[in-house]
Amino acid sequence: MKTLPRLGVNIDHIATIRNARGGEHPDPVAGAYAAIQAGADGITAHLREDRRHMRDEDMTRLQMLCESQNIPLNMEMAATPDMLAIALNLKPKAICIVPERREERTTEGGLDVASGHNQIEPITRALKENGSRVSLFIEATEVQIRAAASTAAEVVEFHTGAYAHALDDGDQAKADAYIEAFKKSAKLADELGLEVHFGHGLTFDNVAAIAVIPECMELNIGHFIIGEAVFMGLEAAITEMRRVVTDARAS
Ligand SMILES: CC(=O)[C@@H](O)[C@H](O)COP(=O)(O)O
Ligand SMILES: NCC(=O)COP(=O)(O)O
Repeated sequence: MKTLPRLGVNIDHIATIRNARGGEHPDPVAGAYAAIQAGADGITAHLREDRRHMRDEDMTRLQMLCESQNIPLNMEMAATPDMLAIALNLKPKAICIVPERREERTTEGGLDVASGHNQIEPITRALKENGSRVSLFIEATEVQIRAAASTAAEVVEFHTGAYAHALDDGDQAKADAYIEAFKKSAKLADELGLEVHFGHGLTFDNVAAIAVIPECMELNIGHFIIGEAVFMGLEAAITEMRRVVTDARAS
């Protein structure tokens, strides 16, 4: 049996629903607990600078929950001094540094580690020295992978959003080209000693082609699972995602 990629469940959009009305319901930390019970290998949460979904106190409660359940919390954050201070205090097992623009609807591209090396490298080092495993959310290009390898990050997560969009648009040739780039990039990252993760925009229909990439060690999936939970429940959505990934890897 080939090793299965870990499934990190991103619970941000439980908080999006809560925040639509203010108040406390639905509680993303209760969602994280349900996801863990349903078999999530990790919980991912993005503390955005504008706090549009997760709040600071959610992150504190999530860290307590994940520690008590012996499950890694993967905190997504921008490379800013404020976020660095929060992350150093929180000490999550994993941290993924992502690009952020306030006006964007979601994380639209990868982090430009090549241009931002002088800003990003010391942040990766400080977080690593503080005990967190650092990942960089990048596009699958050689220049970004080599730049990531020259930081203290131990992991890269390839942004799969454009691949997902290509399939949504019915452009199979473009989607296939992304898959080829992911395969080549995963191999290079692995050769350079970086663990390889994938995430953004993944669904039951598009995840298999990613899950079969041998270097893929973790998938981080949120928006689709939380959306699908409205119809089938969170446990069933996670179970089905795991089934699709397991079947793809076994094929
Ligand atoms: C970085 C990333 O891909 C995730 O954080 C995810 O997309 C959920 O957050 P947003 O939808 O706010 O980008
Ligand atoms: N890093 C990607 C992630 O955590 C989940 O992205 P999405 O499935 O919410 O698009």
